[in-house]
Amino acid sequence: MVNGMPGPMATAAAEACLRKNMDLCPFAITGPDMSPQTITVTDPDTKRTATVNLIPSSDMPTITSLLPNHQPNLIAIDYTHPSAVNSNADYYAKNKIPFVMGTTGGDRDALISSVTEPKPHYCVIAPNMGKQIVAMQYALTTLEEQFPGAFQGYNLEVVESHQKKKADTSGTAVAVIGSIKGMIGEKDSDGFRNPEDVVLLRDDKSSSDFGVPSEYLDAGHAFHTYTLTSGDGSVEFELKHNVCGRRVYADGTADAVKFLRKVIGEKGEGGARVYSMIDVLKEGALE
Ligand SMILES: NC(=O)C1=CN([C@@H]2O[C@H](COP(=O)(O)OP(=O)(O)OC[C@H]3O[C@@H](n4cnc5c(N)ncnc54)[C@H](OP(=O)(O)O)[C@@H]3O)[C@@H](O)[C@H]2O)C=CC1
Ligand SMILES: O=C(O)C1=N[C@H](C(=O)O)C[C@H](O)C1
Repeated sequence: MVNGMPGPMATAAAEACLRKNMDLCPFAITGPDMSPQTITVTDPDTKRTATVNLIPSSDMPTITSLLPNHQPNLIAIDYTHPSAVNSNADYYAKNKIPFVMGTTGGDRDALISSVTEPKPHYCVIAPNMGKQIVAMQYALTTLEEQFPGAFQGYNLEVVESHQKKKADTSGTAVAVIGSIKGMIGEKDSDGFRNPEDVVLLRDDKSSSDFGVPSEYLDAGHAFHTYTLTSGDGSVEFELKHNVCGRRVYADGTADAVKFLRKVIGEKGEGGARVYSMIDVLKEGALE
């Protein structure tokens, strides 16, 4: 059940599910102000298609009434809006729907609480589903664990550019900054853990100057640069990950669904917990 269509990321994830031979649930949740509508999703590679009835989030009783015909095999994918993260996660947990949460923002602590208490729920939650970016995040968490404080005294600057419609600060940047702060040895301080410390580029001129190709200004891009400079300015490190389009996340999302299905089949209720994309990567489940 791919929630958030006809939004671009949910649509890309639905196409990836078709590409990877999964069946789409014939109904899904759309934005609260949308009219109910039927859409056709077509994977451009395989040409597989599926028809999905979109039901606005203001009419959850209708969604709930349709669930019994599709459970227990139903898995939800969520690419909606930061304002919907917590209510949607609560809904999935309450209705026993395992889910992949790609939507960023919302109250992330409350999100984790809602899927761990009163009992653990099957889900994959990650601000970035792109295989190579997940691998980079794993490398950074390893550096942070192995060499905490290796960059002590360094200053961090972060600039990210996304399409103008993006509602929040990059969730990926917030996660990566967490690891870098560990390497600086400031993990527990408030400094630079807040999204407001990130420079956001959300206008065409700034994004173009930052290197975003013109065709991806609105069509979806995620450019990030993290610069670490020693206190005396004599040493500088730069970490950069620039993505055009959404396919890399969509493929990772479909792989995460397959991962959940496999773990549920193997472990049953005993395996229920919050998985990260690093768990999915370590299992070799990212194609
Ligand atoms: N984890 C990852 O790898 C990635 C995560 N993302 C994240 O995915 C999210 C979606 O991105 P994107 O598609 O670009 O965003 P958009 O805002 O363009 O699209 C979101 C869609 O969700 C709909 N929506 C809003 N509220 C609800 C709700 N309560 N239930 C169901 N649908 C709802 C919107 O409808 P309406 O317009 O009517 O409000 C819209 O169609 C963002 O948080 C983004 O950061 C993006 C890329 C990769
Ligand atoms: O909204 C986007 O586009 C993206 N959102 C995710 C985030 O906030 O980290 C991942 C990527 O940056 C694209």
